[in-house]
Amino acid sequence: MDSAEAKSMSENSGSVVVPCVKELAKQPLKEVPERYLRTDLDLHHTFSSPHQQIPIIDMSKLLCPEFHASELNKFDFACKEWGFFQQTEALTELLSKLKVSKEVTSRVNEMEENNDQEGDSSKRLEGVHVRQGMSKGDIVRDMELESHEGTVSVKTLEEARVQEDGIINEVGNFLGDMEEGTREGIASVKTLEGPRVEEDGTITEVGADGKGAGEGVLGDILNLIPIVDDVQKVNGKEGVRTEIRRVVTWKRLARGDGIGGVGTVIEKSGPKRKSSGGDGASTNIWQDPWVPGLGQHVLDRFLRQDEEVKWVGDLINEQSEWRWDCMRRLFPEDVVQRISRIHLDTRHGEDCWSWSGNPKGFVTVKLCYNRVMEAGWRDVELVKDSAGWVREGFWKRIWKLSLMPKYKSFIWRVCLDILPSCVALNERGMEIDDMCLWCGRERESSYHVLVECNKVREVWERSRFDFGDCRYFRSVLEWLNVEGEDWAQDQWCLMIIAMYLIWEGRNSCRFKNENVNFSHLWCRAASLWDEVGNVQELEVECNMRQQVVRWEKPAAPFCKLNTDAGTLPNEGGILGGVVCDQHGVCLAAFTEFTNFSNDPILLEAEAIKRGMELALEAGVKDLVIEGDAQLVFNMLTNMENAAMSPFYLICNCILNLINMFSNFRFSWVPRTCNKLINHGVDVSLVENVKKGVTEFFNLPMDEKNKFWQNAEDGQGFGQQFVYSKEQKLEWADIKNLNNYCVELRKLAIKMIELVGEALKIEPTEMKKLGEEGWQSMRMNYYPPCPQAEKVIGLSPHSDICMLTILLQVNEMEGLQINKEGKWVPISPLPNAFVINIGDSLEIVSNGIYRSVEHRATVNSQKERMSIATFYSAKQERNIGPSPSLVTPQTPPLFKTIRVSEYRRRFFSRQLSGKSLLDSIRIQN
Ligand SMILES: O=C(O)CCC(=O)C(=O)O
Ligand SMILES: [Fe+2]
Repeated sequence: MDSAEAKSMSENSGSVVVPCVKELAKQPLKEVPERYLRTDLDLHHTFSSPHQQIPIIDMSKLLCPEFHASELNKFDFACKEWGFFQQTEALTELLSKLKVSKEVTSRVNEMEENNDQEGDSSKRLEGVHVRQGMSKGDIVRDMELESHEGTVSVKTLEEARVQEDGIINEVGNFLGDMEEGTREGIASVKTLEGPRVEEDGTITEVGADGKGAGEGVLGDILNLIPIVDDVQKVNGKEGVRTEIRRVVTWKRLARGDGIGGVGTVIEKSGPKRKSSGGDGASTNIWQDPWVPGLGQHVLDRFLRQDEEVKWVGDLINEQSEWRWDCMRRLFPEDVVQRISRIHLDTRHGEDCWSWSGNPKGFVTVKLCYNRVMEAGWRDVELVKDSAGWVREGFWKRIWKLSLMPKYKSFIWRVCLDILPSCVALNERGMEIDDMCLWCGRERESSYHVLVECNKVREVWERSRFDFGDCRYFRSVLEWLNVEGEDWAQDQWCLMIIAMYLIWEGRNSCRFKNENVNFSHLWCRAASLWDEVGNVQELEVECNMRQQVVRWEKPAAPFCKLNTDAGTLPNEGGILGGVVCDQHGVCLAAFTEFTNFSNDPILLEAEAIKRGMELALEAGVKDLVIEGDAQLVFNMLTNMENAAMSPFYLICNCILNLINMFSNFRFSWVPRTCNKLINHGVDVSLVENVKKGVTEFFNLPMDEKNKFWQNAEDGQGFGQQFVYSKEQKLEWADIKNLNNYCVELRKLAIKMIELVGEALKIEPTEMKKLGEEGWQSMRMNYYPPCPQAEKVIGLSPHSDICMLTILLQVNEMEGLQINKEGKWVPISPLPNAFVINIGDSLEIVSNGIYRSVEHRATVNSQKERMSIATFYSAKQERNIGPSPSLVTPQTPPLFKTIRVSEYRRRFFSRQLSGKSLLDSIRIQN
């Protein structure tokens, strides 16, 4: 009998102690012991809900006056409808408080220390170091990370070239982007084709007509970011200049002539910087801009040019001091003074390049951008007089929206009224018929075609937003300025996407004679916006986990169906699907043309239906469908409320087909997943927390035994809720902790107060309830199980506390919540907590908020871990419906009960859904 089993024979705190599941899982099991098989539960039909349905609350919005009201609404809805939500925010700080082992603590500290070092300018690199073979994007990131005793040198010419081109490309790219809008937006700017490179290597601007560009605004902007053009100086070799490949592009133009402009972007730092202390051996006294504040002009300031003294190193003696005699011979006193301010270090390193545009010497695209913006845009009048007045912060707001740049630049053009609408083209001298194609009654200005036209109004009417009355405005800019003031971020984004689609529709109507489906347009916009959100979430998620998003084989016994559909330009579409087994072997596949519809949503549903039929034909019994067809997934989970339509009919067929499989799952994935492939960053804090938890559960049994549950309070390692030798067991180990986390307590108290605010409960009542509450924690460890589909990690239950703050530690799915009788898996989001409403809050809210019934499933291949922090009301008090919510119309739904008594009852029975709460419900 091993020690775990020996423990199982004794009883403590009412619960029979059971074997450690992790130890069990270590044995080569084909089948798990009978006691773990759960035929009593339906583990086979789950509905994965598209991300956008699962409520996500942003704590920072809740705390920000501007967004508080709208976020509180969402919060209220989530508590009522779901009894649960995920809460996002940059929770790194909180997570770090959840350190579960010394190892984790020291690692976290190590990381924090490193961060501090990066912030410390004295230790920060002065120069720019670029590795060979780096791509443009890398440069900006890596430059800030590499450091070599405070000095980083550019080693070779090749590297130097990568360096400058990299930087210039970044700046140039952004200028290239800017050009598009500018060309139309700023009348006074001539279109610049590119610079002319003269024989001697200097660059002259060239206008589109081949003549000089003159004083165009853009020309001025470009002149503000000159960059030293002479790579010769990097290592002092001659003749390098001719080796530089000259590409006549905007990027080159961005370089300007480089010397003596408003700010020299790259300077040879030589020995001039305090902590860099180069040896001066490769800095040319007469050619390099090495004297602070003088740049290139040191050349004009000598008293005598001494051919013998060429390198700055020649001005430094053996003791690393300036050779004052020599300096005074060459330079006037003020220059000598300037040079004397350069700190010399006895630890000589090589000279390096740094950027004078930034006090710390490094270059980022953002800094270059700001430099350009600062100086260049100040005097530019972007908005034509006629376009109207612009609220402060208006443009910033647009550029800060979390939307793809194409949407932002589109709305920018719309606001400047530079979209080539018929009215605009007429104004520019093109004589065309400018009647609106859709209504035929008004002239087609961009405002008319995007906002005001009767046809387009249908789109706006379908939105769930109040857009105000658009009739009284003259331009989109005016409309956005007046009405947009009250819109939340998602309204802005959705609306811009919708306008973008309208404009696309207008173009295909005008140029390809295609009809626009106005009634679907809003739906398409909403689904694009959801995708933006999903992709962002996923991006963060992948960053956090160094995860590569790719197709995964289904876990046994499932086969996986992936389908897709596309519309054809004129009519009909193409459907396709593949069914693969657990080894990734393709069992069946199809592609077919169909004339059945041209509607992408119908086609997607049809593809799923066809795929399911095919899977049945191929003899598949257990099927998981993976796809991005959000609307289909929504419909399938919400058929009761849906109206009869062709779409409804296909979904109904799909539901019938589901019954023909033994096991069936939907798994929804965002469409743009593949964008994120190979996206990885450093090991994150969550990884460390995970490590700590894993380490604990990986301890040898003898060690874990030291933490075995103690009889008084059930603290420690083991299982709970087991009261008889016959009772079915869960496939999990747990460890209860007395750990206490101040931050989580604060979070819980804040949330309880918010519940009070949303329900309009007397504020002091909730404050008291929160502040006298207490906290406990549980770590759950679910080992992989060879028969994962037949066991349960944690049986269905609701938590008895007020709130549970749950961290899904690793990337494994497993948590499922019961939503109207259907089990919905909750994918872990990085840096997010899952918040469950517990029974106590259901009682206090008199049933307005619902505690969420949830369970945890396990996986056949991988372990899963979670940490739950329960926040409960004080043991010694009674809990019952809040007096503020009990009225003659809304009598109390629950009996009042002592918290300790409710808890005692919870821990002296098996977990079984919400039956404990039901037992104190008042039957009417
Ligand atoms: O592991 C999970 O995701 C759920 C844990 C849980 O519900 C609990 O510990 O009460
Ligand atoms: Fe729970």
